[in-house]
Amino acid sequence: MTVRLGANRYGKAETRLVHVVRDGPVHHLKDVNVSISLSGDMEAVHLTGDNAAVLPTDTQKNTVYAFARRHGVGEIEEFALRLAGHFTATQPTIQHARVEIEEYGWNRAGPHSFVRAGGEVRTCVVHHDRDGRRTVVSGLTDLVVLNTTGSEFHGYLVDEYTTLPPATDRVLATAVAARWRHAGDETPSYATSYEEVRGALLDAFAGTHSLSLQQTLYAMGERALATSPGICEIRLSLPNRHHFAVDLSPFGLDNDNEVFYAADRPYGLIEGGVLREDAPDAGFAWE
Ligand SMILES: O=c1[nH]c(=O)c2[nH]c(=O)[nH]c2[nH]1
Repeated sequence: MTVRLGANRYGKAETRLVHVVRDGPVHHLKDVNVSISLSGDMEAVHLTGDNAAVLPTDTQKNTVYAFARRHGVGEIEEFALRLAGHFTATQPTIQHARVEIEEYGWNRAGPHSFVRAGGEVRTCVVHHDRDGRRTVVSGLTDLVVLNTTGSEFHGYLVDEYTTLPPATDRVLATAVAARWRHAGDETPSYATSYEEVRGALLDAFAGTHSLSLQQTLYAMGERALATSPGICEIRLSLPNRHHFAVDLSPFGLDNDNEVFYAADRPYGLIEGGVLREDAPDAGFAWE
């Protein structure tokens, strides 16, 4: 049987790049997902394992980060063209580059605070038993927020397995999942309390100088209870979406908290509740 190599391409898929442009105290954010596919003289690598024509996918990922540092991101079409042109211009074995970029929108919530555009889900769980007892828990999930500064984490326990460096200025990002329990027998305006709680959560996230996500969680819960008198308890689940500064020194570039690798897992998961001292018994509300 005679066979031959068919169409092929290879590259680094879904390089997640978050680029912060610091314009004095006002910061600008670009959040993109870059997928590169290169093709060209790839007979040898497939047929004999000779890698001489192969630009490693790891290099392709590094190029994305280095280009962000060197040229900025700008319009995603321009960034993609710059990357694709680079690979075909500099590597004779690469005849074709396909670069696909997704951009995730962020709306401004403060000079250095952003709310991910869209994606947020409003939720509720109600119980109503035969005796007429009712509980209402409202909530939201996937409210993705990020602070480009105003977050520290240090002073934690250290043992023989601790490698985390103390941070005095880090990116703090999370996808807020919150549920809150309505108190009292009167039917509130759920629309109003939703807007109140959502606004309070965002204000507290943006406005708290954070020494830990735990501290931010408490501040968010406290603000929600202070802002929306009809609720008596709030439970928050905050995944810590870690952003690690990329080491660009191999490319002769510095990185003063500008180019980050947005890790998706593993992530810290910070969960907790805040409730009024006089909150009535929850009964089956959380079941
Ligand atoms: O805000 C944080 N809380 C933690 O408990 C923790 N643990 C960790 O590694 N990083 C962080 N950040």
